[in-house]
Amino acid sequence: MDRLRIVGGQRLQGAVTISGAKNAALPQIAAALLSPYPLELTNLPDVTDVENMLGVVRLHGAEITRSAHAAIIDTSAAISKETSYDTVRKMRATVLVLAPLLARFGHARVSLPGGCAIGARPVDMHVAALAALGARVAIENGLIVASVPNGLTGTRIVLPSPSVGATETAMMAATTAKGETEILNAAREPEVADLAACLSAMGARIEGAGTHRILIAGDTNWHAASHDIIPDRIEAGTYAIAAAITGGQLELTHARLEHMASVVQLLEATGVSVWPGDRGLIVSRDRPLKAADLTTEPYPGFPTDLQAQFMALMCCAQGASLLRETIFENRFMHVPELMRLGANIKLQGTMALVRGGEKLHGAQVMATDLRASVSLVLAALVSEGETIINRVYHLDRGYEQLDRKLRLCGADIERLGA
Ligand SMILES: CC(=O)N[C@H]1[C@@H](OP(=O)(O)OP(=O)(O)OC[C@H]2O[C@@H](n3ccc(=O)[nH]c3=O)[C@H](O)[C@@H]2O)O[C@H](CO)[C@@H](O)[C@@H]1O
Ligand SMILES: C=C(OP(=O)(O)O)C(=O)O
Repeated sequence: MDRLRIVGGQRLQGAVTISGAKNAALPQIAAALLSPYPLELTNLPDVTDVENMLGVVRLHGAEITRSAHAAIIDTSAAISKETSYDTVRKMRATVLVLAPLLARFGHARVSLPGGCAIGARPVDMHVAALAALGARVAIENGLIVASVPNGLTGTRIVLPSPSVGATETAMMAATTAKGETEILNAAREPEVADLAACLSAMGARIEGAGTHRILIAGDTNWHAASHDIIPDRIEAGTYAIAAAITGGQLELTHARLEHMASVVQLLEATGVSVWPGDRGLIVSRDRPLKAADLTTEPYPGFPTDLQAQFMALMCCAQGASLLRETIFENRFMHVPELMRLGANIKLQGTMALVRGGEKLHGAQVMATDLRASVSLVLAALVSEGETIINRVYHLDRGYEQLDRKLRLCGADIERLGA
């Protein structure tokens, strides 16, 4: 199993190309199953989650023509078959094939994703949304079994909370329903709006994506389509923090300020400068870091997917900061690992109190999930001496060529074989 070796102390300088958004790509690959016509996706990030999701649609009969950062997905010969636990276990987002399979074929069987590292992550809102559209949905022997012999019917769906995945499930299913569907309390994440843009390119008629109220016309006339995936705001935020933590300056090519307002606002509160450049965003720090508090929230609030990275940053700030995680109940697994590097953090329930300013020093640490792992990379960049990060496959799920991108900006980082 690959490991990363990082020797801290280099200020990062240069440009980083931000890849396409993993969390936008995954539902769009699933959405290809809705229509019998080919869907071309461009700006597709080269990460293992994307490969796994392409594998899932291939399992359902899709033909995929792959080129660098693009894929044409032809599902004209697709079938609905069971999506096994073995497939879902690798990546929870595979549950996103449930709605397209049900909508296109009238039946679907997808293994229940298990509780994972960052929380229990139930799928009750996905199930309720499909039931509201007229599907019979049951949980049988660890499978979500859904059927709707006479097709889905448009309706009003009120989500109990703005779940990203449940909004995407409801939106995809509603495109094939008879009549209009209204989703209230919808998630407003840019990835939801990008799925709507992709579905619209495929022929769907959707209004309001990116707001709390989405209207989907139903009865879509599908056609062949091409869609360019938005840049990854979480990858961009991660490199912004890399510039900040090392006291360097990075140009984040393709990063979009309009997707990152809460992140930029918080970084500025810590003394980091962020400004738009010709090709994206420029992030720089030449002053001591100030402590700042953070609460994770649904978009446009501060994303949970950047909480671990921000915690690494606060380990290097002057003063104490309070970080509150409100989205996932178990998203502090990076804390004991950051403490192995010398961080001073106290955990109480959903709060972490970080007392910054302790000198960090290299150690052996364990990656536990995608964002926890990258927070260890960030801390290692400023730790004295050598840090070895084990279980790097977590990083490969969502960061394209992380070690290479960092090395090109001056980091002392190498990938070690097993
Ligand atoms: C592939 C993808 O896009 N993943 C992102 C997506 O995950 P995902 O779509 O799984 O996240 P959700 O927005 O659905 O989850 C938010 C909260 O709702 C809960 N919940 C969700 C569905 C449900 O049926 N019942 C329920 O209780 C979850 O356990 C969690 O506590 O949004 C999260 C929140 O921004 C991000 O951290 C993930 O990176
Ligand atoms: C939690 C994440 O992904 P997923 O929802 O696919 O587990 C993430 O991208 O940080």
